[in-house]
Amino acid sequence: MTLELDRVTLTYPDGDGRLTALDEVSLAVPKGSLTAVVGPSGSGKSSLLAVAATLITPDSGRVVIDGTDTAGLRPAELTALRRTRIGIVFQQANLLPSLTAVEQLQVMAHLDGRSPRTALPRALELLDAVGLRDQAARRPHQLSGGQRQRVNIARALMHDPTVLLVDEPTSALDHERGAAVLDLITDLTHRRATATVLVTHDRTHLTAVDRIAEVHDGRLTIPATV
Ligand SMILES: Nc1ncnc2c1ncn2[C@@H]1O[C@H](COP(=O)(O)OP(=O)(O)OP(=O)(O)O)[C@@H](O)[C@H]1O
Repeated sequence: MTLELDRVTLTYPDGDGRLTALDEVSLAVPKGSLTAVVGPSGSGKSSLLAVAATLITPDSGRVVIDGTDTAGLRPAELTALRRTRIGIVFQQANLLPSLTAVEQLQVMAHLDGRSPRTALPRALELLDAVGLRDQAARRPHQLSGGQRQRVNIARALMHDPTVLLVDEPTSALDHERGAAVLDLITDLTHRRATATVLVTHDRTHLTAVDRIAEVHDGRLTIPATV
C-alpha cells in the first residue's frame, strides 16, 4: 500500500478535556487509485488529511507512506518525506499574484534547491497534462477559477509525489468546472499512479472515483459497493 492509516486516533485540547477528531481511523490506498472521503462539516476530514500529510502527529496509530512508518522519523526526515513523496492540493489555489502559471510550478523546484530553468520542461509538461499549455505565460488574475485550480493541481505534482492529498478542490467552482477538475484529478491519479485521497462534503462529482469512504464524528466507514 502506498498510503496506510492504521487505527489512527487524533485528539485536540477542548476546555478541560480532549475532543476526538479521528477515532481509530484505518484506510489503505494503493497507488493509482482515488479514495474520496466525504462527511459533514466538523466530521474530521481536514484532520485526516493533515495526519496523512504528516503535518500532525496522531495520538496513536500508524501512518505509513510508501512502506515507511512515519512515527520513527525525525522532523528533518519527515520534511524530506513530504517534499519527495507527498503532494497537497489545498482548497484555495493560493497562487503568487506576480508569477505566471509556469513560474508557479518552477518556484517549487527553487524551494527544493533545484534550478527553475532545469525544471521548465517538467513544468510545461504538467501544464500540458492539466490542459493549460497555452496559458503558461498568464498570471493568476488572467486565469479563471477553474484554471487557477488546475495550476494548483499541476504544482502539487511537480516533485512527482506518490501520495496526492486533495482538500475540497471544487468548493470555489461552478458545477461544470467542478466536474472537470474532479475528472482531471481522477485521470491524473490513474495516469501518474498516485495514491490519492480527496476530502469533500459534496458528493456531486464523485461518480468516477474508485471508492467513497464516509467520516462521521471522526469515525471512518467504507460502505460496501454493490
Ligand atoms: N486545532 C484544533 N483545535 C481544537 N479542535 C479542533 C482543531 N481543529 C479541528 N478541531 C475540531 O475537530 C473536529 C474535526 O475538525 P476537522 O476540521 O477535521 O473537520 P472537517 O470535516 O474538515 O470540517 P470542515 O468540512 O468544516 O472543514 C471538529 O469538531 C473541530 O471543531
